[in-house]
Amino acid sequence: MTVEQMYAYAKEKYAKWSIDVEQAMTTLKEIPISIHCWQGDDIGGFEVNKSELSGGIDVTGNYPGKARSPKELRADLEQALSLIPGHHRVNLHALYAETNGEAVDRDELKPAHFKNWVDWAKKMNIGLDFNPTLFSHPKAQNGLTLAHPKEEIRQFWIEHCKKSRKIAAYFGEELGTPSLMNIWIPDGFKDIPSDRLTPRKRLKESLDAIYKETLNQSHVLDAVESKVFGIGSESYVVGSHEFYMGYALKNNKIYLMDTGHYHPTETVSNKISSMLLFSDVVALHVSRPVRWDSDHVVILDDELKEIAIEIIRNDAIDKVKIGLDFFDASINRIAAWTMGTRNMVKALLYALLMPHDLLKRYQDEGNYTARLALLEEFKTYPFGAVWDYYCQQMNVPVGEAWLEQVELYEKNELLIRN
Ligand SMILES: C[C@H](O)[C@H](O)[C@@H](O)C(=O)CO
Ligand SMILES: [Mn+2]
Repeated sequence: MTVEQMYAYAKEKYAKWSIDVEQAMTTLKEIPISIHCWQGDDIGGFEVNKSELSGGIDVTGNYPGKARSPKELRADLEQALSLIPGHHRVNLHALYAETNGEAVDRDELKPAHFKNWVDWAKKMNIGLDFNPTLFSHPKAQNGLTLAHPKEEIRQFWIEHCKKSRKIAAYFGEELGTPSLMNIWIPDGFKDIPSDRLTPRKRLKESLDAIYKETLNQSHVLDAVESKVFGIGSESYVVGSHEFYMGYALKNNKIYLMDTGHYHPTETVSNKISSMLLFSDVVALHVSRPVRWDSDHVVILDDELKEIAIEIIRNDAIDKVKIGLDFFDASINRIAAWTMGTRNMVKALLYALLMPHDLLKRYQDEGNYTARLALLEEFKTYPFGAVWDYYCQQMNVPVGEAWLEQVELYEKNELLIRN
């Protein structure tokens, strides 16, 4: 059967439940995913005085072909974007600045250092998001930055974050779409702290200083990302869930939830609805923790589908900023981007093809039998046929055909890098 025939069959099956498949695809086209640039070079960046990766995160694997320059990284991103249906965004970190061979420290970064990225984004017609980089730097070596006991160190990082807001505002202004400026810091302790309060007070004061200047929200959106533990901060993380949720809600900032940053039986899908009752916008780093915050490539698992369902059934497409955060150097990096992002889009399509009103009604009526029965039956509805048709319509490879293109790019481009 052809893609069109399979699609026609699927359309009929969904129509039985009054699900408009065409409308689902139209909606899907408008949902941007913020694709993290750092999968392409193992969070290395291109600073002149480059430091080793630090901050309690780790990239394992040594697959050949990692991007060695901004030019290569952009070419790799273009290759991945050509295999992913829809219109997406790219998320940068401060360590991807381009300084023309000059050593520019993080507290001195300027919008001009990201001009090439902006020119490229204009060419690609995509938005850019941004992150200050508070790791992989001599001033972050003991795992403390914005909560550091030394005023001088805190000031350095405060300045870096202020500069980062300006860079994000430049992205927003130039590209006509607000840039999400997300602060994540590694601060914490390996062992049991003797004072939990003071570092948190310091972090709160640092954030107040960073956000003192009001910037245009149509250019920059401020977000803060919590964490439960990292390598070397197993016992205590200053920017914990309660800390940042409290800070964001009180100060009108966006709370960013990374799916790898909670206790193993906690799920972000179960947090979105609560956050949406108290906040206009929430942000996500969709990742895949395996036993720890391992940042595996996102797969189409139950939690991914549940996150997508929460976004769709709560009418929250414009309220949830979806970003990705994984880094795997044991497989082809372009394949990692392609799979992870296609899976996020797939999960959203899956969620768009469900009878949410009916399922909500069953719940209110106490008909839990029908609720469970339908939730289960829809798992084997022919959503794959709609996905294939969507890919075809969006001029990207159908099914596993994208893999051949990645293999070709690997042969012609990646394997000649060393
Ligand atoms: C590189 C990212 O900023 C980083 O992964 C952060 O978002 C995080 O999730 C740290 O665990
Ligand atoms: Mn993250």
